[in-house]
Amino acid sequence: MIAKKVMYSYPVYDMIYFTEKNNEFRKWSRKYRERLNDGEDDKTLKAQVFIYDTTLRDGTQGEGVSLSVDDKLKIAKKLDQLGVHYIEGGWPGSNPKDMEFFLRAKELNLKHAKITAFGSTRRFGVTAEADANLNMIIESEVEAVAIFGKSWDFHVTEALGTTLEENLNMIYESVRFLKEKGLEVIYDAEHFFDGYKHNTEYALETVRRASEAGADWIALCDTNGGSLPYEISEIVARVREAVPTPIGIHCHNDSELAVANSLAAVMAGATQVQGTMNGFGERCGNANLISVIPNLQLKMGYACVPDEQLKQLTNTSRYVYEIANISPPNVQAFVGQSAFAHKGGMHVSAILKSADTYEHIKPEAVGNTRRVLVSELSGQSNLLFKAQELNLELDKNKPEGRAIIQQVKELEHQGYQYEGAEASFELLVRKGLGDYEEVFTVESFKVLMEKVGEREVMTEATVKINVNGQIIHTVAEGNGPVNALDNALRKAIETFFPNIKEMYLTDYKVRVLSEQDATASKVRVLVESTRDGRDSWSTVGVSANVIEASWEALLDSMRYALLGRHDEVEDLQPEETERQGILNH
Ligand SMILES: CC(=O)SCCNC(=O)CCNC(=O)[C@H](O)C(C)(C)COP(=O)(O)OP(=O)(O)OC[C@H]1O[C@@H](n2cnc3c(N)ncnc32)[C@H](O)[C@@H]1OP(=O)(O)O
Ligand SMILES: CC(=O)C(=O)O
Repeated sequence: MIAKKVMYSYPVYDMIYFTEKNNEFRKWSRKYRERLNDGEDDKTLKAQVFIYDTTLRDGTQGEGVSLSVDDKLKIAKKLDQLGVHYIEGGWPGSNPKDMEFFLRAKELNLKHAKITAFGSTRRFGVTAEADANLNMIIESEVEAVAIFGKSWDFHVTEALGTTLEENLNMIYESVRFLKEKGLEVIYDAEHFFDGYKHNTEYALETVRRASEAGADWIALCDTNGGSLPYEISEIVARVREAVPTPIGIHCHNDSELAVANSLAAVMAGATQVQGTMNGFGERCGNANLISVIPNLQLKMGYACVPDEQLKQLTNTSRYVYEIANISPPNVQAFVGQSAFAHKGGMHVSAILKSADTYEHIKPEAVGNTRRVLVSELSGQSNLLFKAQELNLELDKNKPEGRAIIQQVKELEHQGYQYEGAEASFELLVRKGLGDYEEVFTVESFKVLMEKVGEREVMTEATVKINVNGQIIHTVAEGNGPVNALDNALRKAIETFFPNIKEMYLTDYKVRVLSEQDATASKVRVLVESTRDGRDSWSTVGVSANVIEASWEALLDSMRYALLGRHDEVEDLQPEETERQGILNH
């Protein structure tokens, strides 16, 4: 059992350093680095940690993650642009899709990363030369390979069903075979930390054999994800003493510690970190490189990817979610929408003075942006920040600002929520500051629904609006009441603003606000609209009547789309109203 003590200061061994001066790696000792850093020579020198991405292999072992060959190729290209050093593309011996990936990946012309194939040591009882999996790795024509072997005696006897000696031979002969074929070999020591805790000498012997066979890296795997940072630090340091080969770390997140464990391993001398984009991976996932990289680079002073490319981190994370068809969690560290979103009035007041008061790094360093949310927890500072964003003039000492914040608090008390409805908030601020002119006002609306026998329900909406003194009265059908209202409102507005046709709804959410009132409950409707599929805006409506709440959100959406276009309204010609079938009273 490992002693429970925290060890913070490990020596940094001879390792590779990166210097921006010549944009190159150099192998230097710690002593030399210190001399350089103290002295006049090269201030850009940083210890290099090599980033090994296994999104396309271990990432796809995560539940719900499935990537086509084209998806994998796109992600590989993106990872190369981010600046990772290795991209593990899959397991050629597993399925034809992975083999196709390797053959097509050669056409990607990657600038920076090496594509690596994955596999296991040879099966027991066959030679490495005759092993089908090892031969398929050769057929995949990669220049680097990761093979995993067993470090835990229990796994050797239980899972493999062979002897401890035969497992050592399997490791040695498999690594040797691949080295003789001219490949860079990363030996993944599966279950290394568990193996070390149960039979230290055997676990160390497995990695010694890999090292003797010529492995270029030994990646220690916390396969079951159960280790703690102090255990990782101590064991990595012991392995560094046992073998001369550079060490990598491969952590799983079953204890929510994969990132912390990877950092602990680097502190103890590991110079390669394996992980995945967004932490995808088997069970609870792998070490999330999206968090590992900025922690190492921005806080611990290591070089992982060039600083300029670190700004691609947010974009890369979202790209991978998009390709995998998974919604990004807002709260994801560093890259999530909420990672630099400030809500509490006290926080916003402080960040306006200095962003460092409530931010651990500069959002731009990882390509993210600062946001300020408006809600009942806001103070004047939130409003001031939003006004600046909207290019609106607001004096903190004038009463309008206080009145707007008061109104937000009262409306939120009634059930509105402005945090997710920024367009409704903007309209409210503009109205409060006298910077808003109505393009249209609503005279009335009506919805009729009729179900006759087995026929489909018929829904029809009638809308009467006033545009610059002209009453427009339209009727439209829809597949439901909200759709019919939307169609009737557009029909009326289109008369004056034909390009409003390009606007469409992308999301519609209803939330019951007081469940105990059952069907008499108030509801909040959030509507998201867009014009070009890229820029979108959200609006809110609240009422005990779901149709009225939806109507309110629809109106705000339309008003937002028409902001600043009041002056374009022209008087309608009678033939125009007739042509469009509009009743003009
Ligand atoms: C820790 C990790 O994440 S390792 C990666 C795990 N990923 C995957 O398994 C995904 C890809 N896997 C596959 O496509 C398949 O499992 C294959 C093609 C590799 C193998 O399929 P099969 O030949 O049908 O074997 P199956 O999957 O049932 O069992 C695995 C076999 O590999 C053996 N094995 C496991 N680890 C090793 C190892 N390090 N070295 C050699 N053999 C190993 C097992 O003993 C078992 O052999 P057995 O059937 O004689 O008991
Ligand atoms: C090799 C690997 O994926 C693991 O041990 O978790």
